[in-house]
Amino acid sequence: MLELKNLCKSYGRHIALSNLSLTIPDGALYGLVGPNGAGKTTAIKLISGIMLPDRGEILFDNVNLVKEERSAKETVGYVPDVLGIYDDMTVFEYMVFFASTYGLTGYIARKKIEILLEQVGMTDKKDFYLNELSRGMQQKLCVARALIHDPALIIMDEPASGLDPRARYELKELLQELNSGGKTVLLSSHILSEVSEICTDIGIIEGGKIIISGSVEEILDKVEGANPIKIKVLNNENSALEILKNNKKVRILSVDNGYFMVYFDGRKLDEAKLLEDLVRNNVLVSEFIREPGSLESFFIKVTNHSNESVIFSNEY
Ligand SMILES: Nc1ncnc2c1ncn2[C@@H]1O[C@H](COP(=O)(O)OP(=O)(O)OP(=O)(O)O)[C@@H](O)[C@H]1O
Repeated sequence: MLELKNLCKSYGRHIALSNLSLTIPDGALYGLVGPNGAGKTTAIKLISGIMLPDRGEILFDNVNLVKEERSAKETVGYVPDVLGIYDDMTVFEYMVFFASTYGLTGYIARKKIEILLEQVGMTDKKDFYLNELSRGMQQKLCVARALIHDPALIIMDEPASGLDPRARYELKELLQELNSGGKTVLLSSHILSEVSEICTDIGIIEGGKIIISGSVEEILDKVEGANPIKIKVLNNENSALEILKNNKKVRILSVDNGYFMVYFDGRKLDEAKLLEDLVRNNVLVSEFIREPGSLESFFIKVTNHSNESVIFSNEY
């Protein structure tokens, strides 16, 4: 289990992380999602040991990675977003070089490298020079490089950025395969839909703090719940309004171009009951649509609208 406890990091007077706490269960494929400047890269650099926190702890299976540098190096496999300046090396030579930094040499290193290149689907590229690789191939090689010492935790910053749909699909397959092989994976992204496709768990970060963390289902449920239900009725508008007003799950209600816009705190079953209530009272409902969730709408909910009570349109 990876535990971040009250992590703080400032750049000069700018606070990038402020008491960030987070628990990532063993075997999770965890996506850290947030807008530009939220603190994702900073958190990832701290966990991978590239930078030290000003305060706070990073524990992996109760070992303090901030204090125990050697354990940190063994535990974490950091996948950089670029290969570095090694253009005159072949893929195989590049892997041999990184194997040697972990004390792996000779036959054992060569065997390990062959297995890893096979795992990331790059056996046929082993004699390619690095500058001959596509972005997707470079990304896979970075993953292979990070796996050289068989770490329990793999960390990647924005791994899908700049990849075409096919390369993204291959990356997803690779990460899910690593994850089902027992590795805990942490990746960052600013695109919620991208992360929700790949990950088992999500944490949303903003302003250097975790706003919410949980399984993909839990988070998407909450994100979706932040969007209004659009309801169009063909008759009995006044009855519809009374029913909506009296429903305890309705948080905000307004009318927009003939649609009732209903901000609703209930879950799917509550939505179904609301629809049933309208129909039972002879209201003809022609549309009843919950917009798909977006990270933006969720931010609005948690930052601006949490105390808002029901607002009724002037038209009624
Ligand atoms: N070296 C630095 N010096 C000063 N401020 C920095 C530095 N690196 C990051 N910051 C600031 O710290 C905050 C967090 O940055 P960070 O790069 O961790 O965010 P991020 O979520 O990864 O953003 P992005 O998605 O844009 O990469 C931002 O406000 C950023 O401007």
